Amino acid sequence: MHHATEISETESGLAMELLTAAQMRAAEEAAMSAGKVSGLQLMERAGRGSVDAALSHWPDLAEGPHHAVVLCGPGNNGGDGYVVARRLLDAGWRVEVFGLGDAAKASPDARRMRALWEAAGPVQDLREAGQGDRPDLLVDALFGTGLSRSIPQEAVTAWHAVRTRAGVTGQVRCLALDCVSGLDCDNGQMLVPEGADALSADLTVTYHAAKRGHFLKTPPSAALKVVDIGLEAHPASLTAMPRPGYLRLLDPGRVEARRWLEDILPVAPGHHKYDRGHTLVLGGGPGKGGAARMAARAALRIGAGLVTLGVPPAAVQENAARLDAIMLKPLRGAEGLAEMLEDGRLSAIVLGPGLGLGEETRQIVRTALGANRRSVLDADALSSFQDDPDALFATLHDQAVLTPHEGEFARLFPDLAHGKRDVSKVEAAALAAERAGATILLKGPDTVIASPAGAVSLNAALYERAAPWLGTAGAGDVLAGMIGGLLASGRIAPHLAAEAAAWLHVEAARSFGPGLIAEDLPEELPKLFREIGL
Ligand SMILES: NC(=O)C1=CN([C@@H]2O[C@H](COP(=O)(O)OP(=O)(O)OC[C@H]3O[C@@H](n4cnc5c(N)ncnc54)[C@H](O)[C@@H]3O)[C@@H](O)[C@H]2O)[C@@H](O)CC1
Ligand SMILES: [K+]
Repeated sequence: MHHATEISETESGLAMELLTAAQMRAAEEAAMSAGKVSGLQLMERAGRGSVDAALSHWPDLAEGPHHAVVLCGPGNNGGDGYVVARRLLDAGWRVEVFGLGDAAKASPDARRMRALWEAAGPVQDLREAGQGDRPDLLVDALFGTGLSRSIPQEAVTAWHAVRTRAGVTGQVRCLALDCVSGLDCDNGQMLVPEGADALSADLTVTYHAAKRGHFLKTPPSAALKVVDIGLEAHPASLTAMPRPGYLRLLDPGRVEARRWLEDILPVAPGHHKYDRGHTLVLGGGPGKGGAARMAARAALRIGAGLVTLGVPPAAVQENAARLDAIMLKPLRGAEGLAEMLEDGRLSAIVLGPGLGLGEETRQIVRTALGANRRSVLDADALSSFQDDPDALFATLHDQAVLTPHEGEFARLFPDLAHGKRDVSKVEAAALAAERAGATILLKGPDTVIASPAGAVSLNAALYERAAPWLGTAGAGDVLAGMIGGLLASGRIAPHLAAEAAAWLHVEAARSFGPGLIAEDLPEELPKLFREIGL
């Protein structure tokens, strides 16, 4: 499947804010009540923009008139559908329109658009949608941001019936207006009747700004385009903390990425290696050092001035044979760590990869946090506290970054874990960061980064940034090391370090391509930095 996102011109190259349905409504209402635009105009722009976006996405459909089926729902999303139907008819297409719900109950705008369509063609009963020959384009204008519960079975049945219509032509391209019907635009869940197959799309065209649900979980659409409908945009700066209550998508173009990373990466002209900081990575016993070595390598590659790997004495020999630029120190448990941290130049610590589960790890974590160092807690450093998360929260502070995957997150925050209804991944991470008093980076293709002060960002390896090969053993250890490397300089807030590392992690994977193993990630960074122009 081809995956692509395209952001409208005004927003290209900038970080975007991902809106909730309520924020989108507020943006519309603000423009309308200021008298800048009417609902009808917005709907016309949405429909027109959808047709333009679809024809530029599928140039073969722009070459001449084709055949479309448009399924229109009872709300304003259906209103957009009637505009699309009219515009395609004007372009010479054969257009069939099927309607759902009571037309009399629709909003005045949607009724008006329906009437304009009806001047040219009929609105047929949705139950008849399976009849007729196969169209080139199926337009899903059933439900948009107003969805409040599972979509009706008749909508699901009609959509599948059109897709499976018989005909000579091959593929039916599916275009979703604003979102695939059934998508909860706030949390990415698909709301369909039990047992029903969810709808999907080859392309979604959304209006003004992407919505949170477009980037959470596995998107039901292969591609996403955002079209401008003339509402006031608030481009989000990447170098500042995101506005509270908003979700920032980390999706800078190359130019913006350079400006952003110039402020964040420790390698800057005139900086001594000690200015770049010294990261300490703690490793496990004999035979358990691979994860920590990868983290250490990543910390060094991303720009820490010095990196030391601290391992139990029994593991020194094995690690010595595997390290060059990374320094090695024997370290006896929490006491040994406390002694080592008397050296104030050790500015950041990475704890967890391969460290082992249990009391010794808990003591090490407490010692590191007690010494007030910038710390990254991953893997075993998190899971060691599963029986008593509060003991961890009591020692955490705002210079710490926790990097749980969904499983580790569920152990520390069982009430916020995945699957609890109505708590989106964004809300879960934000609430967890507040509770822990530390930055939380909740991993996945939709990685959410939340600071205890309420800033939340999303790094999505979705659509054209999809990199499924990043799901490989050790990739998480590398990410922890990258964050630890960025934290060492002490120049940036932990939240910003976590964001930059998460973004670079995905970019490194995309740059390397399929076949990637975790060791490749740090080694890809120099090439990536060069490409970005750093
Ligand atoms: N408000 C505006 O000015 C604009 C709205 N736009 C479109 O309007 C959409 C939002 O419109 P609406 O708020 O009318 O909502 P929708 O069109 O998404 O549909 C919601 C309608 O269906 C009902 N409904 C909700 N869930 C249902 C269910 N499971 N089964 C049956 N009925 C259900 C609601 O009561 C409401 O009437 C956006 O997604 C976008 O497509 C665009 O035209 C841009 C301008
Ligand atoms: K839709």
